[in-house]
Amino acid sequence: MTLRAYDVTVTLADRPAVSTVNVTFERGRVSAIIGPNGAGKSTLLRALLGLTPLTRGRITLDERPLHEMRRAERTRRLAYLAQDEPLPEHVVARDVVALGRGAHDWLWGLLPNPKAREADDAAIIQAALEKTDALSLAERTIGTLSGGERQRVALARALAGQPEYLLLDEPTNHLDLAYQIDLLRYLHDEAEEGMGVIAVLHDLNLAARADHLILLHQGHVLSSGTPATVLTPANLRAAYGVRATISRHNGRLLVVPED
Ligand SMILES: Nc1ncnc2c1ncn2[C@@H]1O[C@H](COP(=O)(O)OP(=O)(O)OP(=O)(O)O)[C@@H](O)[C@H]1O
Repeated sequence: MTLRAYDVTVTLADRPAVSTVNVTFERGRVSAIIGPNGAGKSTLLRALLGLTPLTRGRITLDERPLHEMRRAERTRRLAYLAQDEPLPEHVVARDVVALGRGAHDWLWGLLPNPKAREADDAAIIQAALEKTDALSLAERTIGTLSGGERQRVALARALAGQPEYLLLDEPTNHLDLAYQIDLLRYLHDEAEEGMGVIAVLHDLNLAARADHLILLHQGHVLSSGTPATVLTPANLRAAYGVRATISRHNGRLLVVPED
């Protein structure tokens, strides 16, 4: 049960955005991809989804090359929450979340799936809205929601698809402090139920709550492993050019940049 990048290089505009990356993402674990601006985080995430052609290497899902899978299978198994995910403005939140069931309700994106049941869908949609604390928003149109509220609806839509992996690009954008913490807690709950979670995160103190970190620098993996292995002063200096002290507070790692 793994999503794996073998020796992956992605070249954009003649420059390697991601270079010879080897990394394994297990299900049942929250992984965070961190690194400075332009390090290749979003590019790696999109490559893992099969959205960006590889210059070299391959991506496999349970040892099957991603490029051999139909698009419908990929999108059912791997959900993507992009930065500022576009949502239809005039549609109510519940119907937007229902769109997340699309891959289950249609076969190859073309034919109605005879196994799909409306009652099951309704319960799954309801659960996704509850988990993301978006139930009170369910009957409101997207155009009336704040940035953080939209983000929660977008997350509920991704969850409604019951993917094996959830890949999120800076999901805490727009979220207030309480929801950022809630999001991480919630992603851990999903991982405990067997989902693989991969999130691009900028906030290192939030990333410290992940199970597994991948620190990218100039397209390369500078360090990977547990937060305690990756979040070291030497690694942060090398990646961000910043001196930082790492301490523990209530058992959690705390990264404080020095002036
Ligand atoms: N469409 C594109 N065409 C050309 N170069 C690109 C393109 N998209 C990204 N790049 C370049 O690839 C590199 C990696 O970009 P990427 O968006 O993956 O970085 P990132 O780590 O996600 O950055 P950020 O933290 O700023 O979002 C950067 O140098 C960027 O300028």
